[in-house]
Amino acid sequence: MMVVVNSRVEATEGNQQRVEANILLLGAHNVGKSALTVRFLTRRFIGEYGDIESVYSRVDRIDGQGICFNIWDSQCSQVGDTCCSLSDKHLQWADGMILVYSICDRSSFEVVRQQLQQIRRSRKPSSVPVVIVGNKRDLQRHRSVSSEEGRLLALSQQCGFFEVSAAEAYHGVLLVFHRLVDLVRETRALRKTNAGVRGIVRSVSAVFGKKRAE
Ligand SMILES: Nc1nc2c(ncn2[C@@H]2O[C@H](COP(=O)(O)OP(=O)(O)OP(=O)(O)O)[C@@H](O)[C@H]2O)c(=O)[nH]1
Repeated sequence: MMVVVNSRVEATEGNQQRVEANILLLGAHNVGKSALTVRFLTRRFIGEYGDIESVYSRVDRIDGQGICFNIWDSQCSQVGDTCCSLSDKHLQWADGMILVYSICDRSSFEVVRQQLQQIRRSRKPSSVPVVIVGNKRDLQRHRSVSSEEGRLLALSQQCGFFEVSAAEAYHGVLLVFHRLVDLVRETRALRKTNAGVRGIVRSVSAVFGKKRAE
């Protein structure tokens, strides 16, 4: 099912609000972005995936709340070791991002590093939650990126981190998406609090400003 969703509106479901979360998958070619997306959407691993860039939706219930995941499985426009550049469209759309590399492909890890820099340059450091995923964990004998390297990169950039195998298991993939939605919800709550505090500061300044002027 292909649905392009631009809205961030929180729809109501019965008398409860349903949260919309726009999740963008990024990373080099062939790292398993589509495999992770299809695993999450259907619980299945089908092996070969087409090259259609789409936004897919799935509704889950987490802690009693309906969450609509809108997932954009992006296509890297350049083949090779070069960084796949992010468009403004990607950045504006996303509430959270999953940066994927293959644990057997060091150049794909470098792409994640470069994409992180692009994200951090374009938006305030904490404004968009990111989870880094080392995929193809089943291919241990071909590993060229250690778990520690992945974890350290994530720690240094305040990102979540998981190593998974889209080919072998559903549960790890589910945890990735659920963790990212938790981070999206935390970020939104923080923004609301900050906006509230800014509003109070503005009101107080306005009152005192007036008094001083009288
Ligand atoms: N062994 C193994 N193979 C995987 C895994 N995930 C994906 N693959 C394989 O890796 C290849 C690429 O997977 P895709 O999901 O198409 O990768 P992609 O990142 O979407 O690739 P692009 O669309 O080119 O950007 C396919 O042959 C998949 O079957 C995994 O966890 N383990």
